[in-house]
Amino acid sequence: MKRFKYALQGIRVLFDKDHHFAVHLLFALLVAAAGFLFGLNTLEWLFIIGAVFIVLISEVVNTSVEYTVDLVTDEFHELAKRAKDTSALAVLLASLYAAITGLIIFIPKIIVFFT
Ligand SMILES: Nc1ncnc2c1ncn2[C@@H]1O[C@H](COP(=O)(O)OP(=O)(O)OP(=O)(O)O)[C@@H](O)[C@H]1O
Repeated sequence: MKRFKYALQGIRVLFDKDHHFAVHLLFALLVAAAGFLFGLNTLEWLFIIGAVFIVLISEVVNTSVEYTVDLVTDEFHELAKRAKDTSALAVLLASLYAAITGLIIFIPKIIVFFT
């Protein structure tokens, strides 16, 4: 129960301090709406849900790394830069995976829809 409470506090931090998380959530809702519109099958839903969660989790971890680095130093430090840049790369890779997954699933459906 304690962990659950702390996790909920983490959600509040993400909404208050990290606008990227809200943007990712908004995109997830849009993709879910598109999923219902195009009638995705079970396997397609599993890939979409997986992609959404990978992006959200990477954003949470990235934010956590940023807070940790900022706790350690507020001065320019090469190691702080490496930590933040590699952590940002995790979000970029997750987003790339999500984009590729979305394109593979939705593009054929969009083509069928408009032809
Ligand atoms: N203490 C530091 N030392 C060296 N470089 C830093 C330091 N803090 C930030 N940077 C550099 O600035 C970039 C942006 O850092 P920042 O903390 O603003 O994160 P961000 O990617 O803008 O995330 P957000 O917008 O969520 O705050 C980092 O990726 C890193 O390259």
